[in-house]
Amino acid sequence: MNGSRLDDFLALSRANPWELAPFQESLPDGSQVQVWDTGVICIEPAVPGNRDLVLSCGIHGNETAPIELCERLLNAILSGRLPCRQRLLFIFGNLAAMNLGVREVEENLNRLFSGAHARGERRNNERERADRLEQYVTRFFQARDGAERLHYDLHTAIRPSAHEKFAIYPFTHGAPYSRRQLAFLCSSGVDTILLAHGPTTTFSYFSAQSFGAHAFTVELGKVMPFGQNDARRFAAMERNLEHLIGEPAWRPPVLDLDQVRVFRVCQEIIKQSEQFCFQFSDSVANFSAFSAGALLAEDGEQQWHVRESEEAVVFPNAGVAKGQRAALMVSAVELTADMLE
Ligand SMILES: O=C(O)CCC(=O)N[C@@H](CCC(=O)O)C(=O)O
Ligand SMILES: [Zn+2]
Repeated sequence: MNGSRLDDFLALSRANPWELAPFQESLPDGSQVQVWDTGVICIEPAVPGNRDLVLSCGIHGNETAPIELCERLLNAILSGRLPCRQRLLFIFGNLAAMNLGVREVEENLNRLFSGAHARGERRNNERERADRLEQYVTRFFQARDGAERLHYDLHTAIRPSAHEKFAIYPFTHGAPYSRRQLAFLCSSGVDTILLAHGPTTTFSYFSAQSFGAHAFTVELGKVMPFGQNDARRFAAMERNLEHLIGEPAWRPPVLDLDQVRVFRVCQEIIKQSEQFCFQFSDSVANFSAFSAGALLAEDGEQQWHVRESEEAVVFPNAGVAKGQRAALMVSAVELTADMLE
């Protein structure tokens, strides 16, 4: 698309971090490429397959590997190297934070969905962005009924992890877990699944809860600056996304339950005050295990201990805002056939 405004959509978006007027172009195969806003681009094939796919990245601005991955996929589609056979919405989430190389500018975008952006008096650009992203996802999924709705919200984690790639399966309100989605994740190199224990204000929960989408927060590795990610570490996910986008009849290999490691959230540690501190070192990796009774964190009078025989810590971060999740404690569970559909 030489000479088009789509030649470098990410650069165009980063140059207009909070707003970009919509425009539209066509691809030689008849697909319509619609820019809905900065970082938001929808591709509608002339004859779409039966999947409506949202791929989001950069909801946290410094999580660059997923941004680079989505940019490669988008460019492959725009250049004609990858045929787009499904309706597809790419979202590059927090462009201002990307420009600054930080997770968030004023507030964590991934705590502002499912209407949280409108709660309380506070107003800022991230709240406005969450509001608009909800509207775009709504527009995308509500454009038709009957298609399989998918949303992979791609992230990388602040800390190293004992299990490098893992996905958070948003709370399903008791509905069974999707065997095919677990197969997709597992064959994409994401072999560890964390089952959420309740509703949240994350992007993936929004799509799952509001539209019945198969939606996941997918952690693909550790946060690195732009240009320092090793694309080979994400090759399995990239290849499977190419299959999903380009081959309407493609299905992931059948799931072998023995290949999946599953945890459930057993405690959520919420920071109450600036006195909050963990009782373990800053270098502790995600999924590090602690034994029953171990003291995990303190906040003034309040203490958190391991309650089960063994619990592992995920996303410990004492630097979050007051009232926010400072860590999840998880314990291993066995996924049995009756929990799956
Ligand atoms: O490494 C960390 O501490 C955070 C990585 C990250 O951004 N994780 C997501 C998980 C969202 C979910 O629970 O579905 C987040 O904290 O927003
Ligand atoms: Zn993130």
